[in-house]
Amino acid sequence: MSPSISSENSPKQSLPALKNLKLAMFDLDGTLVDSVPDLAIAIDKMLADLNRPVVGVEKVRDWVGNGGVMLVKRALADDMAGNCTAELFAKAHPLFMHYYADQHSLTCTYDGVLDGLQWLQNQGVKMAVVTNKPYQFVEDILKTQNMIQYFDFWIGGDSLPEKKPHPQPLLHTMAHFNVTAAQCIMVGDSKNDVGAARNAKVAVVCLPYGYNHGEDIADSQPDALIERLDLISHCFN
Ligand SMILES: O=C(O)COP(=O)(O)O
Ligand SMILES: [Mg+2]
Repeated sequence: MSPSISSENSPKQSLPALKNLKLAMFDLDGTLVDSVPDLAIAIDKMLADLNRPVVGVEKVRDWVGNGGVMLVKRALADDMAGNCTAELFAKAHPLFMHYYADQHSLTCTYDGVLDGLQWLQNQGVKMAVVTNKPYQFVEDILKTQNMIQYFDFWIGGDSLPEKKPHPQPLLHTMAHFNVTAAQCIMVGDSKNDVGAARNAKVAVVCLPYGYNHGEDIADSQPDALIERLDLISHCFN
């Protein structure tokens, strides 16, 4: 079970001083890359195969964030709760995974991302991707978006028993790099990132342009909010 997310009530915490920052953990979908057009195509192909109504990109945008399994369930139910029969899910999920595996061509990197990653690398900060996206898709996207050279490590939503907002993926990544929470930041676009960071006691920086289930990420009170990743240096003045 996921721990409760109390981001709204949690006190903000200071970001580490730049000299103490060892690791930046990045969300992928909605933070580094705009992947929803491709996810929506794969979801709609899956639905069409099952003779169910297609849902389109705007609904998928609101449903992304809790991993591929939840996205498929939400699409089948056509709502955020995602209640569907195990039998229908068992037919649908392999179809989604099959179609999405070949559907990364519309995915693009948000403005400012590569410059922000380069700036952090220049500061000697290690970087990792901590996404709820299925692990098998992560490497290809990092490669095709020309950002794989910035990352020493990545983890998917199905890599561990728990996914964000549970702290486990962050704690696992921090253990890999042998760093403490005070030496890290999480950078994300959704309340799942804020929740995971709070639960791991890591400071969190958010970008407002991604996917947050249709809600304003400012409502989750991240420790810093920047319009584009190339403004990340402003968080450390
Ligand atoms: O695939 C998802 O559900 C979201 O992935 P993210 O954690 O990179 O936003
Ligand atoms: Mg995201």
